[in-house]
Amino acid sequence: MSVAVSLKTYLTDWAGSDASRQAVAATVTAIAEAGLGIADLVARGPLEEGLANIRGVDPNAGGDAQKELDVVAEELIREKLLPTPTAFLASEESEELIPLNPEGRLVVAVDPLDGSSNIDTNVSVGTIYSIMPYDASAFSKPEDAVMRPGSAQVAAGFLAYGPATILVATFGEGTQVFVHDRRTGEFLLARTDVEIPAETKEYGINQSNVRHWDAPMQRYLADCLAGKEGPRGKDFNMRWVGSMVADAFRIFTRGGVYVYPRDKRKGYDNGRLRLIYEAFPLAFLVEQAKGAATDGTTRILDIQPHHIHQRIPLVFGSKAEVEAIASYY
Ligand SMILES: O=P(O)(O)OC[C@H]1O[C@](O)(COP(=O)(O)O)[C@@H](O)[C@@H]1O
Ligand SMILES: [Mg+2]
Ligand SMILES: [Mg+2]
Repeated sequence: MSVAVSLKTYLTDWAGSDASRQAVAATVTAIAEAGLGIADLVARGPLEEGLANIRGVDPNAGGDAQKELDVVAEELIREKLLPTPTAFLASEESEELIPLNPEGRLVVAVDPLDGSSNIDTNVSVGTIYSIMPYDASAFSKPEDAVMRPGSAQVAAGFLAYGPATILVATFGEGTQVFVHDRRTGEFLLARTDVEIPAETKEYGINQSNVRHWDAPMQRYLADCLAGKEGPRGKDFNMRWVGSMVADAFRIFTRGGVYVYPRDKRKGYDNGRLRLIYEAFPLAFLVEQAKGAATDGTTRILDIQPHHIHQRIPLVFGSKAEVEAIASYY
Protein backbone atom coordinates (compact mmCIF):
# COMPACT_ATOMS: atom_id res chain seq x y z
CA MET A 1 0.00 0.00 0.00
CA SER A 2 1.45 3.39 -0.94
CA VAL A 3 1.67 5.95 1.86
CA ALA A 4 0.33 9.44 1.12
CA VAL A 5 2.92 12.21 1.24
CA SER A 6 2.43 14.62 4.12
CA LEU A 7 2.56 18.40 3.69
CA LYS A 8 5.67 18.35 5.88
CA THR A 9 7.47 15.87 3.59
CA TYR A 10 6.26 17.65 0.46
CA LEU A 11 7.62 20.99 1.70
CA THR A 12 10.92 19.52 2.91
CA ASP A 13 11.49 17.89 -0.49
CA TRP A 14 10.43 20.99 -2.41
CA ALA A 15 12.61 23.34 -0.35
CA GLY A 16 15.74 21.14 -0.23
CA SER A 17 18.69 23.30 0.89
CA ASP A 18 17.36 26.48 -0.76
CA ALA A 19 17.00 29.14 1.98
CA SER A 20 14.32 31.13 0.09
CA ARG A 21 12.21 28.02 -0.36
CA GLN A 22 12.71 27.03 3.28
CA ALA A 23 11.32 30.44 4.26
CA VAL A 24 8.23 29.85 2.13
CA ALA A 25 7.85 26.30 3.50
CA ALA A 26 7.97 27.54 7.12
CA THR A 27 5.39 30.20 6.31
CA VAL A 28 2.96 27.84 4.60
CA THR A 29 3.34 25.40 7.50
CA ALA A 30 2.43 28.19 9.94
CA ILE A 31 -0.64 29.18 7.89
CA ALA A 32 -1.77 25.54 7.71
CA GLU A 33 -1.40 25.26 11.50
CA ALA A 34 -3.40 28.45 12.01
CA GLY A 35 -5.99 26.97 9.64
CA LEU A 36 -6.41 23.94 11.89
CA GLY A 37 -7.14 26.28 14.79
CA ILE A 38 -9.75 28.09 12.71
CA ALA A 39 -11.22 24.77 11.45
CA ASP A 40 -11.54 23.63 15.05
CA LEU A 41 -13.57 26.73 15.95
CA VAL A 42 -15.71 26.47 12.82
CA ALA A 43 -16.44 22.78 13.55
CA ARG A 44 -17.91 23.71 16.94
CA GLY A 45 -20.72 25.44 15.03
CA PRO A 46 -23.44 26.85 17.26
CA LEU A 47 -21.45 25.78 20.34
CA GLU A 48 -19.22 28.78 19.59
CA GLU A 49 -22.14 31.15 19.58
CA GLY A 50 -21.02 34.65 18.87
CA LEU A 51 -18.42 33.94 16.15
CA ALA A 52 -20.85 35.21 13.51
CA ASN A 53 -21.74 38.31 15.52
CA ILE A 54 -20.86 41.64 14.05
CA ARG A 55 -18.03 43.17 16.01
CA GLY A 56 -18.55 46.78 17.04
CA VAL A 57 -19.72 49.39 14.59
CA ASP A 58 -16.61 49.84 12.43
CA PRO A 59 -16.41 47.92 9.16
CA ASN A 60 -13.16 46.13 8.24
CA ALA A 61 -10.49 47.73 6.08
CA GLY A 62 -12.36 46.63 2.95
CA GLY A 63 -15.59 48.26 4.13
CA ASP A 64 -17.50 45.09 5.12
CA ALA A 65 -19.06 44.44 8.52
CA GLN A 66 -16.48 42.61 10.63
CA LYS A 67 -17.58 39.36 12.33
CA GLU A 68 -16.01 37.95 15.51
CA LEU A 69 -14.48 35.02 13.59
CA ASP A 70 -12.88 37.38 11.02
CA VAL A 71 -10.89 38.94 13.83
CA VAL A 72 -10.13 35.70 15.73
CA ALA A 73 -8.88 34.10 12.48
CA GLU A 74 -6.55 37.02 11.82
CA GLU A 75 -5.19 36.77 15.38
CA LEU A 76 -4.51 33.03 14.98
CA ILE A 77 -2.66 33.61 11.70
CA ARG A 78 -0.63 36.51 13.08
CA GLU A 79 0.43 34.46 16.12
CA LYS A 80 1.54 31.48 13.98
CA LEU A 81 3.43 33.74 11.56
CA LEU A 82 5.41 35.51 14.32
CA PRO A 83 8.30 32.97 14.41
CA THR A 84 8.43 32.67 10.59
CA PRO A 85 10.50 34.77 8.14
CA THR A 86 7.46 36.98 7.42
CA ALA A 87 8.36 40.66 7.56
CA PHE A 88 4.84 42.05 7.11
CA LEU A 89 1.29 40.78 7.00
CA ALA A 90 -1.42 42.45 4.91
CA SER A 91 -4.89 41.38 6.01
CA GLU A 92 -8.47 42.10 5.02
CA GLU A 93 -9.17 42.86 8.66
CA SER A 94 -6.42 45.46 9.22
CA GLU A 95 -6.21 48.82 7.51
CA GLU A 96 -2.39 48.96 7.71
CA LEU A 97 0.33 46.37 7.19
CA ILE A 98 1.13 44.42 10.38
CA PRO A 99 4.89 44.32 11.07
CA LEU A 100 6.11 40.87 12.17
CA ASN A 101 9.74 39.72 11.82
CA PRO A 102 12.20 42.61 11.20
CA GLU A 103 14.61 40.12 9.59
CA GLY A 104 11.83 38.64 7.45
CA ARG A 105 12.28 38.03 3.73
CA LEU A 106 8.61 37.51 2.80
CA VAL A 107 5.39 39.48 2.83
CA VAL A 108 2.13 37.61 3.30
CA ALA A 109 -1.35 38.84 2.34
CA VAL A 110 -4.39 37.06 3.79
CA ASP A 111 -8.13 36.94 3.76
CA PRO A 112 -8.27 35.34 7.24
CA LEU A 113 -11.87 34.22 6.87
CA ASP A 114 -13.45 33.98 3.45
CA GLY A 115 -17.22 33.51 3.26
CA SER A 116 -18.06 35.48 6.41
CA SER A 117 -21.78 35.51 5.57
CA ASN A 118 -21.79 31.70 5.91
CA ILE A 119 -20.16 31.45 9.37
CA ASP A 120 -23.29 30.47 11.27
CA THR A 121 -24.87 28.33 8.53
CA ASN A 122 -22.66 25.20 8.70
CA VAL A 123 -21.41 25.93 5.18
CA SER A 124 -17.71 25.88 4.22
CA VAL A 125 -15.66 28.98 4.90
CA GLY A 126 -11.91 29.34 4.45
CA THR A 127 -8.63 31.26 4.54
CA ILE A 128 -6.77 32.63 1.51
CA TYR A 129 -3.05 33.51 1.42
CA SER A 130 -0.55 35.04 -0.96
CA ILE A 131 3.23 35.08 -0.41
CA MET A 132 5.72 37.46 -2.03
CA PRO A 133 9.45 37.92 -1.54
CA TYR A 134 10.56 40.92 0.52
CA ASP A 135 13.87 42.74 0.48
CA ALA A 136 13.92 45.82 2.74
CA SER A 137 16.62 47.48 0.63
CA ALA A 138 14.54 47.21 -2.56
CA PHE A 139 11.52 49.16 -1.30
CA SER A 140 11.33 52.69 0.06
CA LYS A 141 8.32 51.66 2.18
CA PRO A 142 6.93 48.21 3.07
CA GLU A 143 3.58 48.97 1.33
CA ASP A 144 5.47 48.97 -2.00
CA ALA A 145 6.37 45.31 -1.42
CA VAL A 146 2.65 44.45 -1.42
CA MET A 147 1.73 46.78 -4.26
CA ARG A 148 3.08 44.48 -6.98
CA PRO A 149 1.28 42.59 -9.74
CA GLY A 150 0.19 39.08 -8.81
CA SER A 151 2.94 37.62 -10.99
CA ALA A 152 5.33 38.53 -8.13
CA GLN A 153 3.81 35.83 -5.90
CA VAL A 154 6.07 32.89 -5.05
CA ALA A 155 3.32 30.84 -3.39
CA ALA A 156 -0.40 31.06 -2.81
CA GLY A 157 -3.22 28.92 -1.57
CA PHE A 158 -6.38 28.58 0.41
CA LEU A 159 -7.80 26.40 3.13
CA ALA A 160 -11.47 25.44 3.09
CA TYR A 161 -13.13 24.33 6.30
CA GLY A 162 -15.88 22.01 5.10
CA PRO A 163 -16.73 18.34 5.49
CA ALA A 164 -12.97 17.97 4.95
CA THR A 165 -10.41 20.62 5.80
CA ILE A 166 -8.44 21.02 2.59
CA LEU A 167 -5.42 23.03 1.53
CA VAL A 168 -5.07 23.95 -2.13
CA ALA A 169 -1.55 25.22 -2.68
CA THR A 170 0.81 26.32 -5.41
CA PHE A 171 4.51 27.07 -5.31
CA GLY A 172 4.58 27.93 -9.01
CA GLU A 173 4.90 24.31 -10.12
CA GLY A 174 1.29 23.19 -10.52
CA THR A 175 -1.53 23.21 -7.99
CA GLN A 176 -1.69 20.54 -5.28
CA VAL A 177 -4.53 19.51 -2.97
CA PHE A 178 -3.82 18.41 0.60
CA VAL A 179 -6.47 17.05 2.95
CA HIS A 180 -6.31 17.16 6.72
CA ASP A 181 -6.42 13.56 7.94
CA ARG A 182 -8.25 13.62 11.27
CA ARG A 183 -6.81 10.18 12.08
CA THR A 184 -3.15 11.22 11.96
CA GLY A 185 -3.54 14.98 12.38
CA GLU A 186 -1.48 15.58 9.22
CA PHE A 187 -2.23 17.27 5.92
CA LEU A 188 -1.82 14.57 3.24
CA LEU A 189 -1.30 15.10 -0.47
CA ALA A 190 -4.52 13.93 -2.13
CA ARG A 191 -4.34 15.31 -5.69
CA THR A 192 -1.27 16.42 -7.62
CA ASP A 193 -1.08 18.86 -10.52
CA VAL A 194 -4.80 19.48 -10.64
CA GLU A 195 -6.17 20.43 -14.06
CA ILE A 196 -9.35 22.47 -14.44
CA PRO A 197 -11.23 21.21 -17.53
CA ALA A 198 -11.11 23.90 -20.24
CA GLU A 199 -14.81 23.60 -21.10
CA THR A 200 -17.75 23.77 -18.71
CA LYS A 201 -21.52 24.02 -18.49
CA GLU A 202 -21.58 25.32 -14.91
CA TYR A 203 -21.37 28.90 -13.71
CA GLY A 204 -21.35 30.45 -10.22
CA ILE A 205 -22.63 33.98 -9.81
CA ASN A 206 -24.85 35.87 -7.40
CA GLN A 207 -27.73 36.12 -9.83
CA SER A 208 -29.83 38.30 -7.50
CA ASN A 209 -27.70 41.22 -8.68
CA VAL A 210 -28.48 40.84 -12.39
CA ARG A 211 -30.33 44.16 -12.61
CA HIS A 212 -27.23 45.99 -11.34
CA TRP A 213 -24.76 44.48 -13.83
CA ASP A 214 -23.43 46.04 -17.00
CA ALA A 215 -24.84 45.03 -20.40
CA PRO A 216 -22.14 42.47 -21.40
CA MET A 217 -22.65 40.51 -18.16
CA GLN A 218 -26.44 40.61 -18.53
CA ARG A 219 -26.09 39.29 -22.10
CA TYR A 220 -23.74 36.52 -20.97
CA LEU A 221 -26.21 35.30 -18.36
CA ALA A 222 -29.19 35.59 -20.71
CA ASP A 223 -27.34 33.40 -23.23
CA CYS A 224 -26.53 30.81 -20.52
CA LEU A 225 -30.17 30.78 -19.43
CA ALA A 226 -31.31 30.33 -23.05
CA GLY A 227 -29.60 26.91 -22.91
CA LYS A 228 -29.48 24.56 -25.89
CA GLU A 229 -31.87 26.71 -27.90
CA GLY A 230 -29.77 29.86 -27.37
CA PRO A 231 -26.53 31.08 -28.99
CA ARG A 232 -24.34 29.01 -26.60
CA GLY A 233 -26.02 25.83 -27.79
CA LYS A 234 -25.86 24.06 -24.42
CA ASP A 235 -27.79 23.83 -21.17
CA PHE A 236 -26.01 25.35 -18.16
CA ASN A 237 -26.19 24.47 -14.47
CA MET A 238 -25.68 26.99 -11.67
CA ARG A 239 -23.88 26.52 -8.34
CA TRP A 240 -23.18 29.33 -5.86
CA VAL A 241 -22.00 28.63 -2.30
CA GLY A 242 -21.22 32.25 -1.53
CA SER A 243 -17.84 31.36 0.00
CA MET A 244 -15.32 31.85 -2.79
CA VAL A 245 -13.02 29.13 -1.42
CA ALA A 246 -15.81 26.54 -1.66
CA ASP A 247 -16.88 27.69 -5.12
CA ALA A 248 -13.22 27.58 -6.16
CA PHE A 249 -12.69 24.06 -4.83
CA ARG A 250 -15.67 22.84 -6.85
CA ILE A 251 -14.10 24.43 -9.94
CA PHE A 252 -10.74 22.74 -9.20
CA THR A 253 -12.65 19.46 -8.89
CA ARG A 254 -14.94 19.48 -11.94
CA GLY A 255 -14.49 22.80 -13.77
CA GLY A 256 -16.86 25.74 -13.92
CA VAL A 257 -16.58 29.49 -13.77
CA TYR A 258 -16.85 31.90 -10.82
CA VAL A 259 -17.97 35.41 -11.65
CA TYR A 260 -18.25 38.50 -9.44
CA PRO A 261 -18.67 41.38 -11.87
CA ARG A 262 -18.70 45.09 -11.14
CA ASP A 263 -22.19 46.48 -10.69
CA LYS A 264 -24.09 49.71 -10.14
CA ARG A 265 -24.63 49.38 -6.39
CA LYS A 266 -22.77 51.80 -4.18
CA GLY A 267 -19.31 50.37 -3.41
CA TYR A 268 -19.51 47.70 -6.16
CA ASP A 269 -18.07 49.70 -9.06
CA ASN A 270 -15.00 47.42 -8.89
CA GLY A 271 -16.88 44.28 -7.91
CA ARG A 272 -16.73 42.73 -4.46
CA LEU A 273 -13.49 40.73 -4.24
CA ARG A 274 -10.21 42.14 -3.04
CA LEU A 275 -7.35 42.16 -5.53
CA ILE A 276 -4.32 41.45 -3.35
CA TYR A 277 -5.53 38.79 -0.93
CA GLU A 278 -8.41 37.21 -2.87
CA ALA A 279 -8.02 37.64 -6.65
CA PHE A 280 -4.22 37.34 -6.88
CA PRO A 281 -3.88 34.05 -4.96
CA LEU A 282 -6.91 32.51 -6.69
CA ALA A 283 -5.60 33.60 -10.10
CA PHE A 284 -2.17 32.07 -9.36
CA LEU A 285 -3.74 28.75 -8.27
CA VAL A 286 -6.13 28.69 -11.22
CA GLU A 287 -3.45 29.42 -13.83
CA GLN A 288 -1.22 26.75 -12.30
CA ALA A 289 -4.16 24.37 -12.82
CA LYS A 290 -4.48 25.37 -16.52
CA GLY A 291 -7.48 27.62 -15.92
CA ALA A 292 -7.73 31.39 -16.45
CA ALA A 293 -8.54 34.44 -14.30
CA THR A 294 -9.47 37.92 -15.51
CA ASP A 295 -11.35 41.02 -14.41
CA GLY A 296 -13.62 40.34 -17.39
CA THR A 297 -10.98 41.11 -19.99
CA THR A 298 -7.54 41.67 -18.39
CA ARG A 299 -5.42 38.89 -16.87
CA ILE A 300 -5.61 39.30 -13.07
CA LEU A 301 -1.91 38.52 -12.47
CA ASP A 302 -0.87 41.46 -14.70
CA ILE A 303 -2.86 44.09 -12.78
CA GLN A 304 -0.83 46.69 -10.88
CA PRO A 305 -2.45 47.35 -7.47
CA HIS A 306 -2.79 50.91 -6.19
CA HIS A 307 -4.28 50.20 -2.77
CA ILE A 308 -3.88 47.30 -0.33
CA HIS A 309 -7.64 46.80 -0.02
CA GLN A 310 -8.73 47.63 -3.57
CA ARG A 311 -11.47 45.55 -5.16
CA ILE A 312 -11.55 44.01 -8.62
CA PRO A 313 -14.21 42.36 -10.80
CA LEU A 314 -13.29 38.66 -10.87
CA VAL A 315 -13.85 35.87 -13.39
CA PHE A 316 -11.97 32.58 -12.98
CA GLY A 317 -12.14 28.92 -13.83
CA SER A 318 -12.44 26.87 -17.02
CA LYS A 319 -10.33 28.60 -19.66
CA ALA A 320 -12.76 28.47 -22.59
CA GLU A 321 -15.59 29.87 -20.45
CA VAL A 322 -13.41 32.71 -19.08
CA GLU A 323 -12.57 33.54 -22.71
CA ALA A 324 -16.25 33.33 -23.67
CA ILE A 325 -17.06 35.91 -20.98
CA ALA A 326 -14.27 38.19 -22.27
CA SER A 327 -15.85 38.02 -25.73
CA TYR A 328 -19.08 39.55 -24.30
CA TYR A 329 -17.04 42.59 -23.23
O1 LIG B 1 -22.67 38.06 -0.50
P1 LIG B 1 -22.34 37.98 -1.95
O2 LIG B 1 -22.54 39.24 -2.71
O3 LIG B 1 -22.98 36.80 -2.61
O4 LIG B 1 -20.75 37.75 -2.01
C1 LIG B 1 -20.20 36.53 -1.70
C2 LIG B 1 -18.72 36.61 -1.94
O5 LIG B 1 -18.16 37.47 -0.96
C3 LIG B 1 -17.17 36.81 -0.23
O6 LIG B 1 -17.74 36.30 0.95
C4 LIG B 1 -16.09 37.83 0.08
O7 LIG B 1 -15.18 37.38 1.03
P2 LIG B 1 -15.24 37.78 2.61
O8 LIG B 1 -16.22 36.88 3.27
O9 LIG B 1 -13.82 37.47 2.98
O10 LIG B 1 -15.57 39.23 2.71
C5 LIG B 1 -16.76 35.64 -1.14
O11 LIG B 1 -16.23 34.56 -0.44
C6 LIG B 1 -18.07 35.28 -1.78
O12 LIG B 1 -17.94 34.63 -3.01
MG1 LIG C 1 -13.07 36.72 1.13
MG1 LIG D 1 -12.73 37.70 4.71
